[in-house]
Amino acid sequence: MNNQYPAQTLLCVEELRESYGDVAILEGNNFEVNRGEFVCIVGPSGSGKTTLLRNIAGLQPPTSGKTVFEGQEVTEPPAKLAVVFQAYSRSLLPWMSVSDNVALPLKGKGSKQEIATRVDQALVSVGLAGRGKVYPWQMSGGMQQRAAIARGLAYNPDVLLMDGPFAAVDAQTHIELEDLVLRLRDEYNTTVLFVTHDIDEAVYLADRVLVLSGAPTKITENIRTELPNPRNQLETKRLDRFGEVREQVFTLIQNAKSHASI
Ligand SMILES: Nc1ncnc2c1ncn2[C@@H]1O[C@H](COP(=O)(O)OP(=O)(O)OP(=O)(O)O)[C@@H](O)[C@H]1O
Repeated sequence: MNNQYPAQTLLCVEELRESYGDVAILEGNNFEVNRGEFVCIVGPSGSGKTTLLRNIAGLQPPTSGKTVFEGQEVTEPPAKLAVVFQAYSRSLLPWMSVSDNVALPLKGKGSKQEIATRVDQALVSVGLAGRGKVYPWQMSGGMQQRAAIARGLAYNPDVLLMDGPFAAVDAQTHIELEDLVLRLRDEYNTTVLFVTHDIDEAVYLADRVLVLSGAPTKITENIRTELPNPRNQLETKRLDRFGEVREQVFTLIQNAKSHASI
């Protein structure tokens, strides 16, 4: 463990840069995520959100800079870090039942009985009790995303990275999944780093919103939402503070877009 980081710092991104060939996508990104925080990174489509998350998760080495997770530099996906991707239909294995998909990361981490119990608990938590025997392709998109979240949570990660996970589902399911993630964050006591292009979603979910802008992309703003918990789709969104933060983030992104197009 590297002691230069405060105890509450779970994840620290330092001068992270990424390029594809000659094209710089991310430049000089620096931020921390503290234990127990829900941090949303919001930025326009194509701004490099997935790239940033892949760098942080150790799925893709950055051109320069680093991520330090629990005091260790990330060079491969850390055991206590889980990722939920937007494309649930590609992340769940279609030839395996939902239970077997959820059990995948638990392989070798307990007896058959212990693993079965944890899988069942995770399925109950996401509202899929009794659905373990079906196959992903027999489920709706929202249910598949619940299964992907169960798989991420089943081994009790210290941090859950989520890549625009609700962008591909209908509006009603989208709302249900937002509230599900907030509840699971408390139930599993997990830190969440969530990237999205949806400003309302970011403000509704987050303790802190980081705004990505520019090309190459950089985090330009760090806004504490200061909204009361628990959140409620109607009451929270009616608060003046919700409107203020929403407007602030919206304006920052619009300004960044207009500068980019000059
Ligand atoms: N493997 C790759 N090789 C070359 N360019 C890539 C690669 N992956 C992504 N890009 C480019 O990098 C930029 C950022 O992509 P990325 O998927 O990280 O953005 P994003 O903000 O997650 O987008 P979206 O919101 O649409 O999912 C895009 O211009 C994309 O075309």
